[in-house]
Amino acid sequence: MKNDDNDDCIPTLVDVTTVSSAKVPVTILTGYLGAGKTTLLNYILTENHQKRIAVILNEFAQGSAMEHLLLTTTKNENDGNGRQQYQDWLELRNGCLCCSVKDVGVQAIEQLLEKRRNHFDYILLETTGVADPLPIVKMFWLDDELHSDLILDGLITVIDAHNGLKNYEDDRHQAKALWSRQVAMADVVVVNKIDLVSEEEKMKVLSIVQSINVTAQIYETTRSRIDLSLILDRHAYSNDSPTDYLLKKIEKQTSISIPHGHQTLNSITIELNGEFDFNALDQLIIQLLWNEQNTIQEIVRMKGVLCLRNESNYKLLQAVGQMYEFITTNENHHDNLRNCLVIIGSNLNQDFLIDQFQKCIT
Ligand SMILES: Nc1nc2c(ncn2[C@@H]2O[C@H](COP(=O)(O)OP(=O)(O)OP(=O)(O)O)[C@@H](O)[C@H]2O)c(=O)[nH]1
Repeated sequence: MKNDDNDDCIPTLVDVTTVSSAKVPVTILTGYLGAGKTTLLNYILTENHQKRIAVILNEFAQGSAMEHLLLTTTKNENDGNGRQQYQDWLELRNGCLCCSVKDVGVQAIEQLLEKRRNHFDYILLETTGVADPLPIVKMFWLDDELHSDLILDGLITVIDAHNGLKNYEDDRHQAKALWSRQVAMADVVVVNKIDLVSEEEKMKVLSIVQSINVTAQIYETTRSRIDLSLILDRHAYSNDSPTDYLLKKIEKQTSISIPHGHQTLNSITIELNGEFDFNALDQLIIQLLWNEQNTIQEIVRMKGVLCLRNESNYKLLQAVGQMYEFITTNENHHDNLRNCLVIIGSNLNQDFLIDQFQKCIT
C-alpha cells in the first residue's frame, strides 16, 4: 500500500520509459549547489560501457518553463566514439511537475521516451541543486499495480566536503533544510571534493551525514570518481534490497553521536525482539505518518527489517514521506526474531517511538 500526501512545490522533473518488457531503473541524482552532480553525471557517462543511459536534466531553476531532456546512449555505434546523443524538449504545464498532476508528468515522459525505444535501458535524473528530493522520490516510487515501465533504483546525493559544513549551518534561503533533506533521503551519499579538506574537516562532515542518515552508503570522492557498481543498480526499493546489509549497518552506526545541538534532521534506530502483529503495526505506521495533529514530529524516511507473526520471511518496511509499503523478502528469519527500524526525521522522540513499536509485538 502506498499512500500519497500533499506536496511541497518543487522544481522537478521526470521520467522514463522502457525498451523491452524489463523495467527501466531510475536513479535520482541530487546535491546542493556546486557539490559535483554534473561532474558525477559526466563521469558516469564516460566510464559506463554497458548501460544505455538516458539522462534527464532539470533546468527549471534556470528560469525555463521547459524541461530539457537529453538522452545519451553509450552503446550506439553511429559516431566515432560509440556514443550518440539525442535532444528532446518536454513542455510541462505550469512549468513544474509537482504543481500539476504527477501521473501526467510520468506519462508524458513515457511517451517521449517511447520515441527513443531501444536506445536506453537506464535513467539518470539530475535535479537542481535546490531541489527537495522527497516529492521526486515519491513520484518515481510507483505501485506495481500501475504497471509502469519504470522502477526507482535509488537516490544519490553528492555532498561538497569543503562547503558541506557551511551549507549545513547556513540558515539562509533554506540552505540547511535542503542540504539536510538531500542527505536524509539518500540511499548513497557521495562526499565529494575530498581533495579540498583536511582529515579533521572530512570527519566532521562525515559524522553529520551519518547522524542524519544511518542507512545510506557513504563514499568519499575527488572529482566524483567512483566505481559505478557502487552507485548504480542499488535496488534500494526492491524486495531484493539486502536485509542483512541494513541489519549490519544499523549495528555499526548506533553509537554515532549527533555533533550539533541544533540539528534539524536525524536518524534514530530501534531494535526489538519478537514478532509484530501486522494490524497493530500497520495502524501505528498510519498514525505516525498521517497524524496531522502532530505538527512537531516529521518523518521523511523509514526503513525496517521486521518479523511478523505467522510469517517465516523477513518483511521490509519502506516509507517515503507519508507513503509506505511492506514488502515480503525472500529471506527466512529462521526464528531469529530480531527487528531493526531506522526512522529519519525531525523532532523524533526515540523513547516514545520504541514504546509504540514494542506495543505491537505479540
Ligand atoms: N577541487 C575540486 N573541484 C571539484 C570537484 N568536483 C567538482 N569540482 C568542481 O566544482 C564545480 C562544481 O561542480 P559541478 O559538477 O558543476 O557541481 P553541480 O553539483 O552540478 O553544481 P550545480 O549544478 O550548480 O548545482 C566545478 O567547477 C567542478 O569542476 C572535486 O572533487 N574537487
